[in-house]
Amino acid sequence: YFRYTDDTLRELAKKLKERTAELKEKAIDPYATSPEVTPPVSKSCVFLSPDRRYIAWLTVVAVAYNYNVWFCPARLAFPYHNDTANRFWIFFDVLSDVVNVVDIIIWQPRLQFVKAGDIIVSDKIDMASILPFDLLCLQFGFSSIYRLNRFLRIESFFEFSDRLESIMAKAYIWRVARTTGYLLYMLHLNACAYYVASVHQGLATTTWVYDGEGTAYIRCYYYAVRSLINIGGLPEPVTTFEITFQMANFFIGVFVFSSLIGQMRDVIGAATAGQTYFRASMDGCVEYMNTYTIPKLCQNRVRMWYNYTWAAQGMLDESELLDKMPLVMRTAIAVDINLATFQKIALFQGCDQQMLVDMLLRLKSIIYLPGDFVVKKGDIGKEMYIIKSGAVQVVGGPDNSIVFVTLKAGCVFGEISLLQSAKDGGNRRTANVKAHGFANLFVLEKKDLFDILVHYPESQKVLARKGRKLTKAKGPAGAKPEEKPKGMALFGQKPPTPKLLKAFGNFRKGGVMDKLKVKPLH
Ligand SMILES: Nc1nc2c(ncn2[C@@H]2O[C@@H]3COP(=O)(O)O[C@H]3[C@H]2O)c(=O)[nH]1
Repeated sequence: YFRYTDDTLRELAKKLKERTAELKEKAIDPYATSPEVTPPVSKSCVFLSPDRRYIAWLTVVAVAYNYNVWFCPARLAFPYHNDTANRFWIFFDVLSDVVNVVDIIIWQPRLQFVKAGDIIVSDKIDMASILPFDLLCLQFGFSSIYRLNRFLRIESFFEFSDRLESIMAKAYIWRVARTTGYLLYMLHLNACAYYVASVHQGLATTTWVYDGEGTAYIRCYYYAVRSLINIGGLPEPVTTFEITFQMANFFIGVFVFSSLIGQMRDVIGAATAGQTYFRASMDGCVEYMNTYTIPKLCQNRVRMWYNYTWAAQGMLDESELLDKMPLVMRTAIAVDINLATFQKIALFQGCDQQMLVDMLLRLKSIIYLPGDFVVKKGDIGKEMYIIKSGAVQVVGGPDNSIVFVTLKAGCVFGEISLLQSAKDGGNRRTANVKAHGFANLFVLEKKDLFDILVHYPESQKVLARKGRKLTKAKGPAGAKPEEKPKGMALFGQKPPTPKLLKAFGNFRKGGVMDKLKVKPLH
């Protein structure tokens, strides 16, 4: 640090000033002078949007790839080449080559153009995979050995697999199928190797080798299955070659095959992880309730909550999942699901759009069972609610049997006590609100609301004004005021009876809530 004297620093500062001025003059952003360098991206890292046409094409490429990887070894090992069959082999070979050439020459460069920004490094391996070594057949006879370079296009298969997974609603189905495919392929290669080994030893020369009876492929595949899965009951290998081969098979069976089977278990385990988690939490909770001998009625409600929540949203806590996502993704999801509903809420009309988005991000989803009290009159209001689905009822009367109003999806409640200041004692709930059937609600905490409002003074004013209005009117706080017939105020669909009016006064004209504050309704 001390190598720089004050003079040097002053000199540097001067130079920097001059340079900035110079760039300003030329209208160049001093931070954008370095040339933009895009790091090379490996093909497997590039994620393109799931264009279904491209995925359809990739399916064709994957079929062509599988044709090569399954049939080339089989044709090499088994005596499948003869004058009649060769015509078909040549036809399918050429067909698969055409697919590959079209993919490499036409599709891949087109993708570079379509997805500007996503660099697809032109792959030398792709080119090597379509080199026509097959022409050597003309000189050395027809054999699939000259097609082994087609195996190099394994990336195309993985790309197909990844993209398919990305568009599937139940990706684990494909994962299980793919892992099963790997298992079958291992067995396939093993069957080929066994046949080659048997031919090398001489068919039917020992008890271990394939005896040439029946369909060669099926017999060899059967051997591979018993050998790799270590089922046992195999004929004893006789010669050193046979013992070595058999031993290698056992090792492959134990290390490779069993890890693939383990992978399959993981895939299935991951697919049912949510269900397992749900069961474990519910069982844990039931055990806890039993330990503390919680009354059966309460236990049943807890169970009902678990079952309903699981059935309704397929998870117990959505926020657990969303928390792991970057903010931009969470915002996109929240906006997509709920912004339209929010924009319709009367209370928020006239508020900043960005404020609504900020609010969406703080919402927590919660489910109430039929008859559950969401808010109790007189409690301190710490959160407000937006109904996602289901309905709630504002109730009163001696046994809460009088329904003042039923609020449905898209309505807001619990905002009155939030929008009043505590100093006038106004932060108390002004009514009882009860879930009518199952109610899925969004909860917005007071603290979160106020944290957000700090950044939106205009919206704060709008809400404060509405809050004052609500407090004055003491009327219903639904999303759409027209939901309540005019003149009926709090008393819902039916006009209030004189008895009720006497009991509660006229809500709209004010006064009654003040009375209620001192003298509880029920
Ligand atoms: N006081 C009152 N509250 C209502 C009415 N309709 C719906 N509500 C809601 O019931 C909520 C009870 O808690 P809050 O006082 O916080 O906010 C209240 C309103 O959002 C009504 O007619 N009167």
